Amino acid sequence: MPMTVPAGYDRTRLAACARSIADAGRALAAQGWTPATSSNFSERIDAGHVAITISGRDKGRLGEDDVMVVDLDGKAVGTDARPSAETALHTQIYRRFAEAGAVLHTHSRTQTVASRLYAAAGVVRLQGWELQKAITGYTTHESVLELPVFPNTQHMPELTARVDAWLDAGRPLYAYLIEGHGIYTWGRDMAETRRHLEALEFLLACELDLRRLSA
Ligand SMILES: CSCCC(=O)C(=O)COP(=O)(O)O
Ligand SMILES: [Zn+2]
Repeated sequence: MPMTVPAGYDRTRLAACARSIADAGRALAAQGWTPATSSNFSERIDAGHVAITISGRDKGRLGEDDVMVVDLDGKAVGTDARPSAETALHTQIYRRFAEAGAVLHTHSRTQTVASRLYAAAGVVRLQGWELQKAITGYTTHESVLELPVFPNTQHMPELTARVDAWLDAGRPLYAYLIEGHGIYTWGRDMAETRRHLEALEFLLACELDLRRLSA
């Protein structure tokens, strides 16, 4: 079924967003990163609106009718459907990063285990890995890529306040983990965001292997 197109919106543009979200969902689910309806995805439509997954849908089998429009306050536009329970985290990223064009959130085992292991430290410090260069802005393996780990909560304003505090302290942010939960990352478009997610998954797996092997 096609998605609800709010009045004044370009159906072709919305359909393209829904397709790239569904394609990402299929690929990420095939990797086992979106178990049991977890995860959520979005893509910017224009300066004030994003296409985002409807809450509770199977993210590996998304169609056009599993995606809806919200404004940057997370308010549904032109539909009664309920956007992702974590919409506030997406809209915060679009508000804080003008260049962000897509956001992906997944729950892989690697991301989830790493988020528990590094929760006490509050950060994963990635350094010395060539694949750090897959993150836009990183040109060498030598610089430190900090991935904060925020405590999990069902109360989105608490989480967004922690993200705001990190950014307001002037610390670079490319992605973050939520303890016992998963990862959020973004990029200028869906292709870049998928590359960031894949690189971060690989880097976290390397860190876990290193800890396991040097224990
Ligand atoms: C079943 S996973 C719990 C909720 C969650 O963390 C998630 O990523 C999916 O929530 P949504 O409302 O976007 O389906
Ligand atoms: Zn989640």
